[in-house]
Amino acid sequence: MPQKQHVKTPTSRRVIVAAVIIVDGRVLACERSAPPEVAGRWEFPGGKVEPGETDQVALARECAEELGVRVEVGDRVGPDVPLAHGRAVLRVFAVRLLEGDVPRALEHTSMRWLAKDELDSVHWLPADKPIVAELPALLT
Ligand SMILES: Nc1nc2c([nH]c(=O)n2[C@H]2C[C@H](O)[C@@H](COP(=O)(O)OP(=O)(O)OP(=O)(O)O)O2)c(=O)[nH]1
Repeated sequence: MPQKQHVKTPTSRRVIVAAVIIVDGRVLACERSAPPEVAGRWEFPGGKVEPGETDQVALARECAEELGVRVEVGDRVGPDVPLAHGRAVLRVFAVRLLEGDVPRALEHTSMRWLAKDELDSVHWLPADKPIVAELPALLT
């Protein structure tokens, strides 16, 4: 009788996609409203990639839900940043707003457009630090 094989289920890492949106040399930063542990911390708009979605489709959906805008998703910004003890990664993309669309804080407490010399003026989520470090080169 063949020996029973123990097949280890591959651990899938959840992907959180987020958007660097730059307009007139300023990047959009958003203040989280929930959950309580991270409320008041700042992030790039985005959220979880749902099953069957590409990163790009998920990010466009999140931008519509959170900001009420239509976008074109462009190049990656920074590295994949491990989250939740390696069970998830934060993956950030440069995103362009479609003509005429203006972001509104539909799910965040507030939003700010930060110039290069204002990047340290908000309390970023820890995982965002390596992404923020890439921004001075993009904010000219
Ligand atoms: N959107 C976003 N999430 C971030 C960033 N940095 C960071 O650590 N995170 C973390 C916070 C959360 O634990 C997780 C994103 O979860 P979320 O609650 O925004 O995702 P979601 O919109 O899909 O929410 P839900 O459906 O679970 O309510 O990633 C960032 O810059 N943007």
